[in-house]
Parts: sequence; structure tokens; C-alpha cells
Amino acid sequence: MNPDICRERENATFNTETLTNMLDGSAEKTRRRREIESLVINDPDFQHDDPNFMSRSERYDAAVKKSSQMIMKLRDYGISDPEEIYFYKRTARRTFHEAFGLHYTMFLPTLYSQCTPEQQKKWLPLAENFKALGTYAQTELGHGTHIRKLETTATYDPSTQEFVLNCPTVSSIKWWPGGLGKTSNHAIVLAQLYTLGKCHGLHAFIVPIRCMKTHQPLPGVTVGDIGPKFGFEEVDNGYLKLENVRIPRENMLMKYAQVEPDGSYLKPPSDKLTYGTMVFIRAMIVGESARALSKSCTIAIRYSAVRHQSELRPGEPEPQILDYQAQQYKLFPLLAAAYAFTFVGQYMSDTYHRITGHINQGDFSQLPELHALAAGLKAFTTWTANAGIEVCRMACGGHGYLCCSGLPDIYVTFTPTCTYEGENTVMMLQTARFLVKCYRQAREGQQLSGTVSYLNEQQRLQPQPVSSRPTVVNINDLASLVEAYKLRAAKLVEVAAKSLQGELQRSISQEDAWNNSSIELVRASDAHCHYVVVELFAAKLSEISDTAVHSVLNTLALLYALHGITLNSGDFLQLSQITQRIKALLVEIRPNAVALVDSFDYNDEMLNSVLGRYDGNVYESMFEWAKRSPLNRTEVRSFIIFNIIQKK
Ligand SMILES: CCCCCCCCCCCC(=O)SCCNC(=O)CCNC(=O)[C@H](O)C(C)(C)COP(=O)(O)OP(=O)(O)OC[C@H]1O[C@@H](n2cnc3c(N)ncnc32)[C@H](O)[C@@H]1OP(=O)(O)O
Ligand SMILES: Cc1cc2nc3c(=O)[nH]c(=O)nc-3n(C[C@H](O)[C@H](O)[C@H](O)COP(=O)(O)OP(=O)(O)OC[C@H]3O[C@@H](n4cnc5c(N)ncnc54)[C@H](O)[C@@H]3O)c2cc1C
Repeated sequence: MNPDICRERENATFNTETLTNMLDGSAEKTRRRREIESLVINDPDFQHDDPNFMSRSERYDAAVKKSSQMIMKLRDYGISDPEEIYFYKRTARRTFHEAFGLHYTMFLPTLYSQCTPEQQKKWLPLAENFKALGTYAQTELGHGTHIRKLETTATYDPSTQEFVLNCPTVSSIKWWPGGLGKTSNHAIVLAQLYTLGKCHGLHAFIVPIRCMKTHQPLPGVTVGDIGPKFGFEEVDNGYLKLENVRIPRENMLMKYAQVEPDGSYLKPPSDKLTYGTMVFIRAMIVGESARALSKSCTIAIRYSAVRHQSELRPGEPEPQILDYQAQQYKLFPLLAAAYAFTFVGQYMSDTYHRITGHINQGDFSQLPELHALAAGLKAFTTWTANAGIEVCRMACGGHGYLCCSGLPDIYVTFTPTCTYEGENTVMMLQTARFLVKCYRQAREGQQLSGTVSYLNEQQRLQPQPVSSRPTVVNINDLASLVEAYKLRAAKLVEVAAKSLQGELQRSISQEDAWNNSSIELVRASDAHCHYVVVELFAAKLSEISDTAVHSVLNTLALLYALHGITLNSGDFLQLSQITQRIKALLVEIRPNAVALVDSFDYNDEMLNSVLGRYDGNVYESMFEWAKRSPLNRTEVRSFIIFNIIQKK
């Protein structure tokens, strides 16, 4: 064990196991999680070579093989709890996505949430036994965001009681769905529904695309892989062109809207229920932001504890780079954000399941807030985590640029979360739409609830415009900082609403007023989400009984809130002493940095990083890893080429 990293662990002021148990929910949950992870770690079937040493085709084949092995092994172990399955898979796939990813994350959830009981009876056994292997085909070459303009059509033919599916233009070709290129034999296809000559908008259909016996594309189906991407190399994101493909009427997902045999259309209680799967994934992505950022912090902070470089005081040995204030200022606010997002991810998942429970009982009243919260927090946390992973990579110097550090793979796998499942800017604008509506309701005296209730508070406290109120902050008191973030959010929501109002008073259209206020609208959503994150971090602290853990997390929460103020100082009164306070907090966190990342409890296999190894033996591992590179399998390759050039 590297002596530096040993000393770091001896210096900690709290018990990492206590914090790990808190993050898992209990000591028993930690034990069970580790037990499941060890099933993968000790399984020779999963001891394979690094995907970075493979071609794209080899990576895809390995991913399919691993997906298949996981299915069989989970069955053999009798593991069926979704969270336990997640622990097993997360360990097996390490940083990468799995070939059947979309089947699990979107195809199955859509069947669960949008099929009638009769349809579930037919499709769930097929899908749960992987006979029907599916993807979620919504995006087209010409449209990803503006789904009301998707062009694929599903036209009902009452004479045969079938839908005829068509991609009428090149821009209507389905493009991007994961697992579509080679893996799936079915797709949930989002298409404009036409019946009795009328268009009823976007609806979901189960479309067979490959023969379940031969896996050959079915008649009228053109399907394939869209080619190499920035990352996700083991995933066959694909294209799908449908030409007069006929499916039975029963293949339209009819839990909410129906088409009768004669073609008459029965409308849903809300036309946004078709969008439900997207809200689910957005909510789950918040937790992914926490995991990607916490893994990156684990790697960068452990490496910074064993890396010695430069000279702090003349004549003294090279210090650990973690002792540089600049390095701490890079990494510790991200470590604080990783903890903050862990708690927000738990909150988002709980809120999603609570509100969808009400929706399943027919109460749709909280759907708008759920949509706004999931959209905003997905954008807020992925933007922060995305940038943070790059900071962690660069904080590791040249070795951070090596694939064996794990950081490039974390980055290229995580970064599309800022785009898929709702491009972040568009998502922030969706949240802004909800905030402006709530602001107007508060001005009219309506009582708001949930995460926007502060808009009432600000109205009651002082009727004069929020924007004229000074932000006075007690920089040592988290409650005071929460208030500052709340006031900032109220202020920026008011600025956005007033910008819209001003535009409208110039008698331009609502749409142009909206577009001309987009900057203020996005900033208002960002401020709202930032307040929600700080508020939830503070609320979590009140649940912690262990004083040592409470103290170290309180320090992190203060750092997160104060650092956020310096990043947005224009919105707060720039308090000069904040920088001094931040420096003092960095010093306070320093002895606990490694213990704090140890508490995330990522085993080396899942971390997949020679820089972030638990034992800190970085250089030996880097050398061993490099020697395994395929280019090192032959000594003379370059020499042959060199000779050819020489002879010319
Ligand atoms: C662990 C994971 C790893 C998982 C790993 C997974 C691997 C990768 C998976 C990626 C999969 C994908 O990308 S699947 C494809 C994802 N695609 C998207 O997300 C498309 C993004 N675009 C959209 O969602 C939509 O076009 C909007 C929301 C931007 C606009 O929709 P619209 O219908 O035009 O709505 P708009 O006029 O703006 O607003 C009309 C009203 O509808 C409401 N509304 C809009 N959307 C919704 C909604 N979803 N739910 C409820 N309500 C909604 C608005 O609040 C508004 O209410 P009111 O104000 O009128 O009351
Ligand atoms: C790795 C990956 C996996 C994916 N998997 C799937 C999948 O399985 N199934 C599926 O259906 N799709 C999938 N997608 C597609 C993804 O959902 C879309 O790329 C995403 O919805 C964004 O749409 P777009 O690509 O058309 O970008 P666009 O919407 O064209 O965005 C381009 C730019 O235009 C801006 N813009 C667009 N509209 C507005 C507006 N109203 N106001 C302000 N700015 C705006 C955006 O902010 C952005 O800057 C995947 C994408 C990726 C990268």
C-alpha cells in the first residue's frame, strides 16, 4: 500500500464506513451491495481485457456477450431486486454502457407505463425473457428536440385493423436509438397518429423490426448502425427507415389513448403522458451525474495524494500535489458537488416514484412540477458533472489523458447526457416555462407548493420587487446561505418574468417575447435548480446523527454553497471575505479528502483506473497496463514500415 495514501487514511477525522453506510442507507445495505459486487469481481467470466485495446466491432461483441452473461448469471443467483441488479450490472459494465441498455432503460419502462393490462400480458413475458429485445425510437435525422414535428406516421387502416408505418422523408429516418443498429428485434416507435383522416399527434407503437428467429430485418425495414461516435463505442446506436410496415391495431400502446376497431380515437387524460418515459430517464440521470462526478473525484483525489511534483519550499522534498491550494480549489468544490448530487439524485428518484404513484391513481396534478424538476435538475447536474470530469482529468496532468486513468472513458460516456433525453438548454427552458407560470400565480395570490413555494414567500415578505433587496449572507451559516440562494432564485425568476412582460409590452408575439428573454429564462432555471440543490444538501445534514460525519459534510456543504456564490458573484453581493472563508474550508477538508472519496466505496474493478487504485500503486500499474497494449504485441511493426520508407 502506498505510504502516502495510508497516511491520508490515518489523518481522517471521521469513520468512512459510517459515511458509506449512510450513502447506502444502512450497514446491511452496504454489506449486501459489496456482496453483489464481489460476485462480479470474483467471476472469471468478467476478467476480460480493457475495451480500449479492442476495435469497435470487438467492443460491441464483448458488450453483447457481457449483457447475455449478466442475464444468465443474475437468474442463477436469483437476484431480482432492481437496485441489486443495478449494483451487479454497474460493477460488470464498469464505465461503459451495455448493449441491451435501451431495452432495460426505455423499452421495458415504456411497456410498464404505457401498455394496457392486456398488452402487458402479451408483451412483458416476451420482453422480460429477451425474446422481444427492444429500443426506443423517437429521434429522427431532422428532429430530436421538437418532437411535435417528428415526421414518421402511423396511419390506421380500418379495413384490416392495422397501422401502416412510414418514414416519408430522409429527415424522418429514425436516428440514434441505442441498440437499434444490430441488437434489437423490436422498437417502441413514436409516430404521428392518423385515423379517419385526422392527425392526433405523437403516440407510441411496438414495431417488430427483425425476425425473432433469424434476426434478419423484416420487409419494409431498413436498419443499421450510424457509425463511430465520440464515445459509447460499444453501443450500436442505429437508424431505422420504415416503408409501409403494417402492425396490428393492438400494437399501439393504449393505456392512455385508444383507437377503436372502427378507427375512432379516444383521447388521453393528458397528451403529455406519452412523454412519460423521458421524464423517468431524466430523473434517473440526476443520479448518474452524482456517480460520474464522484468516480472522477475519487480518481483525481487519490492520485493527487500519491503524486509528488514541483517544489513548495526550497530544499524540501516534492510535496503531494493535493497540498497545493490551487489543486484543492479545483477538486474539493467538485467533491462537495458529488455529495450534493448524490443526495439530490436520491430525492429526485423518490419524488419521481411518489408522483408517478399519484399519476397511476389518476391524479395528474403534480405532473407539471415533476416534468419541470426532472428537466431542470437533469440539465443542471449533467452540465456541472460534465465540466467537473474534465477538471478532474486535467488535474491529473498527462496521466489523466491516458485511457488507463479511467477519466477519458468516464467523460466520453457521460457527456452525451447533456444532449440526450432532452438537450440541456431546451430542458432549462422547460423549467423556466413552469417557473414563470408559478411566479404569475404567486403574484395573483395563489398558494404554491413543493420546490417553488419560495415564490409565495418572497411575495409575502416584502411586496417591493425582489431584485431591489440586498443579499446579506452569514457565510458560516448554511441556513443563511440557503436563504441567499432562495432570494437569488426568486430575484432571477422575477427578472425573467419582467423581461417577458417588457417584451410583450412592446407588442411583439408571445413566441418572440419568449425567444428574446431566453437568456434570463435559462438563468432563472439555473438559479432555481442551484437553490434546490443547496436546500437539499442542508436538509440532508439535519438527518445525520454521527457528529464527525455531520461536521465533515457540513464543511462540504458550506464549500459548495460559497463556491457557487463566487461562480455567480454577479447575482450575489460579492463578499470579499467569501474567498478567505473558502480557503479556510479547503484547509479543513484537506485531511479528509481521501477518506471522503473512500466513502463512495468504489472497488477498483468498477473504478477501472490505475490512477485511482485503492492501494495508490499507480506507476507500477500504469507500466503493466501499457505493456498489454496491442501495439506492444509485436516488436518489429514500425521497423518494417521504417525500412520501407528508408528504401524509397
Ligand atoms: C440511468 C440512466 C442512463 C440511461 C442511459 C440511456 C442511454 C441514452 C438514452 C437516450 C434516449 C433519448 O434521448 S430518447 C429521446 C429524448 N428526446 C427528448 O427528450 C426530446 C426533447 N423534447 C421534448 O421533450 C419536447 O419537444 C419539449 C418538452 C421540448 C417541448 O414539447 P412540446 O410538446 O412542444 O411542449 P411545449 O409546447 O413546450 O409545452 C406544452 C406543455 O407540455 C408540458 N410538457 C412538455 N413536456 C412534458 C413532459 N415530458 N411531461 C409533462 N409535461 C410536459 C409543458 O410543461 C407545457 O405545459 P404548460 O406550460 O402548457 O402547462
Ligand atoms: C449518445 C446518444 C444516445 C441517444 N439515444 C437515443 C435513443 O435511444 N432514442 C432516441 O430517440 N434518441 C436518442 N438520442 C437522440 C437525443 O435524444 C437527441 O440528440 C436530443 O434529443 C437532442 O436533439 P437533437 O439532436 O435534434 O438536437 P437539436 O434539438 O437540434 O439541438 C441543437 C441545438 O439547438 C438548440 N435548440 C433546439 N431547440 C431549441 C429551442 N426551442 N430553444 C433554444 N435552443 C434550441 C439546442 O439547445 C442545441 O444547442 C441519443 C443521442 C445521443 C447523443
